Amino acid sequence: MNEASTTRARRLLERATAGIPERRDPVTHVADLPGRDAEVTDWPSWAPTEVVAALRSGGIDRPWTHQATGAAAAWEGSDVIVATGTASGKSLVYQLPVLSTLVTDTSSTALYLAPTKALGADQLGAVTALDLDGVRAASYDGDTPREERDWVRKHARWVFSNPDMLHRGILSGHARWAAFFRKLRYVVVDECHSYRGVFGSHVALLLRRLQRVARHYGAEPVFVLASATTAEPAEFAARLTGRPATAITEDTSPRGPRTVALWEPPLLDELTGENGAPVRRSAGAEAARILAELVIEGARTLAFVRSRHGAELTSLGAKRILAEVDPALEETVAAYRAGYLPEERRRLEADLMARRLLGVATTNALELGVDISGLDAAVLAGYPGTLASFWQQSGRAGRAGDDALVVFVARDDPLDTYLVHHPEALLDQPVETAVLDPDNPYVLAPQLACAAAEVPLKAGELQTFGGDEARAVLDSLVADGVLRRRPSGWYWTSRDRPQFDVDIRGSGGEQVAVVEAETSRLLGTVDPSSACTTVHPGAVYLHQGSSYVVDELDLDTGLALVHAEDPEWNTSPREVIDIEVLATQQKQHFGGVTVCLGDVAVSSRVVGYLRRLPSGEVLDQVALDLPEEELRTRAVWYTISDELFQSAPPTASEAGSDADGGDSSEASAGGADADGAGVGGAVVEGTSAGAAAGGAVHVVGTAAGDVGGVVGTAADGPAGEATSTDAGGDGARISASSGSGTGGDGDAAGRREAPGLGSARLPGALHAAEHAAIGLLPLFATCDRWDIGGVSTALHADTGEATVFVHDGHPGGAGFADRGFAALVPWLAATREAIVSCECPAGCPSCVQSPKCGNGNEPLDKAGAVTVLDIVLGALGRDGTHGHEVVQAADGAAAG
Ligand SMILES: Nc1ncnc2c1ncn2[C@@H]1O[C@H](COP(=O)(O)OP(=O)(O)OP(=O)(O)O)[C@@H](O)[C@H]1O
Repeated sequence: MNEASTTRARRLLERATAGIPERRDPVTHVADLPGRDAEVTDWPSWAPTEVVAALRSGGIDRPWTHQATGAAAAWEGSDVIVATGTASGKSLVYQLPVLSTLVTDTSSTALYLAPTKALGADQLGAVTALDLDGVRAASYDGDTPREERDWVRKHARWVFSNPDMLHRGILSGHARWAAFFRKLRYVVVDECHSYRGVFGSHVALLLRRLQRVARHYGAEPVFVLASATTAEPAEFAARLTGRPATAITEDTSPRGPRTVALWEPPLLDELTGENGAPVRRSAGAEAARILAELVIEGARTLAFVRSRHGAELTSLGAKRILAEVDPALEETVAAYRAGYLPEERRRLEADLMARRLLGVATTNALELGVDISGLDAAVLAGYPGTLASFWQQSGRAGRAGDDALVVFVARDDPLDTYLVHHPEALLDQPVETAVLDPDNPYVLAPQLACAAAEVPLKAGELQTFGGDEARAVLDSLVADGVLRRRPSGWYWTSRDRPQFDVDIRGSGGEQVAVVEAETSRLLGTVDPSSACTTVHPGAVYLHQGSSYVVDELDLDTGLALVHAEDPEWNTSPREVIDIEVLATQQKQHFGGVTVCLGDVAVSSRVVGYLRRLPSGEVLDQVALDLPEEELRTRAVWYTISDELFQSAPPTASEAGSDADGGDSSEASAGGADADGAGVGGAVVEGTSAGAAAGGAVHVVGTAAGDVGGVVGTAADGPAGEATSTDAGGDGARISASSGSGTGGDGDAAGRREAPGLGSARLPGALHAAEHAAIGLLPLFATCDRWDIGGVSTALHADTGEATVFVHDGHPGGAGFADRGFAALVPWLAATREAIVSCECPAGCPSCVQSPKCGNGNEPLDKAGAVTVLDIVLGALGRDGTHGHEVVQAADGAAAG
């Protein structure tokens, strides 16, 4: 390690913490990561001289060893995935074989795919700048003018596009691309780690469709995939393309040493949040301050902020601080985000590289692909969601021979809290592999329809599409009249192209348009699955700072009509929710704890909304009559038996007081108050897809745009009639009573008497454990907390026990619940740790409060959550008491 330069990064850190009293020191950990020298090699003999000359004049004197190895494998015809760090020269790994081929075989073609248009444009720019004769690189995306598209189809040899355009614009009309496909030699899939979840599943099947169409024209292109560092890259590539690939993981590019500091903003004395919870300084405000301090030191710094608005605010915050120190410095800070014009972004990039700018606050727009590196510092305001992104963003700082500082600032969120207190989870873990599930029937069905419409499907091809699963899906497509089965294969029956109706980004069908009735102006669109919660009649809808009220929602035509109005209240919908276990595929017994993985149906119906003043006071409740919506998806759940609650070891309550900081009476009182006497709780969390869920029958309140969970009475059977109950200070709450089955939950809940966790506290304890578990799952499955939802209930009709569900937010699931099941012990252990690491007395956003809980985060029992998790982890950890069943239950069979 370079002592002198490490001192420089440490000096920058000292500057950032200057003036903060020691007792409020926000730095929880500092690590020094060593640097590395480059390993270079000669240009391969197969590379044509003009290609080498062009690359040399572009600044690459000789390839780094891993670049040469990857390029050679692709040149020799192997699929390759290069999964190395930020700015490790991944582009050369595909540029070298592709350009060499295009130059030597003048009829050959290549396709480049990027997850975003901006990245595609950047990479096209880099290739065009090489100015090689005859390469004819051109983009074909949504921005390509109609009149140019014809030229691209006929003449371009290297087409730069994206999965959306490949799906709708290229494969759907492949006959017009026949000449291009016939000679297709390479397909480049850049930043392929971003293909995860439902989008990733679609892209995986799309790439199989691409291979079929190429094969139809006699071509077998080689795939070159570029990824941020990821665990198991070869396996991931195989899942994404369906073919084996050589993985290049050894990074031989040079890298300077880095100092990484983990930073937890202090709790504010003067402010309290929801339910009086303590509030921390926001990560964005903290990042603005750190950015300003580093700019004063002359350090070129990028601050990554999660939202576009946040990037603007952080830049403004830093400017404001700098204006007081030295007005000249104010001009050296700017914001950067997608949505700026390309020229504007190019100018900002150039200004940063030329030191005209010193500090830039950015969204992840500067994470992918953009050629910015060698900065002095990177500030990450909030965990970017995956370790791959964490390293990608922090990799923008540091260059060979010089050291750099990386500061990770935790947001008010359980995952961030966990990470700043567990540096090993951030700094010593292999990067996670992206989760995707190409066998998801909800993805397979539309993809197979598209494939059959492109070229009739033959039985021999089914293996690439998942074998038996594909056959079952095809059978149902035939039964529905979508496809026709003939001896030679499966045929698309209609004249229309299915591609236009298949949304590969997984937003769930046609968007609902939000239109201002008077002017017919389109204000925006809303996911169909969240339309009932966000644009129901009477909802206050915010659009770019202006307020509108919804007059009418027509789900059939996909239209919400609004008028401009800025009432003094906001609205929060109330939903009746039901979650039903459809099939249990995996079930493990650990004493009184049972852990399951399976299929669930989450049904929800918005039954009304509350009008609330900013103070929280509820004006009234308005009833609504909207249709029920159902989400069939995957869930992982655990149940705890009554006996276990009764016989739980004393460690549970000890741990409770540990978390509670000796203030357990407050937490306990909060739980009891919130729950009301004798009411067993079922609490639900929503997902971005609008799929909130509840155990049996519940009520969910959501703020506009958010979906969340509320307490209700768990009951069996279908949703009964909604009735209003007084929730004591929390405004109206609706509960629905059972139509049939095990009867009301109050009695059942009343039976539960855990040590230190009476029946009144149980719902709040389960609810808090569920919130924190949702917050921590992204550490184990590459998802966002908005991709998943949850339900907790003191008694679930299907399991007959206290149950916590965490479910995927997309139809058919995206693999997240499966990941949670596979990593249950570390996941729940991390969840417990996140709760106890937070010093707040009774729950705050850093531990058990959820940003999307529509019930105002009540009831929540922080200490109780630790008790619940101790009971579960204790049972899971005890040897010899567990049994494992793989249950292939038929649909409709309930678990438990
Ligand atoms: N062998 C080399 N020698 C010197 N510079 C190189 C070499 N290979 C690539 N570079 C330079 O390194 C920078 C990063 O390269 P590139 O953008 O290909 O990296 P990357 O791994 O794709 O980055 P990202 O992580 O942003 O996707 C570019 O400026 C490029 O010109």
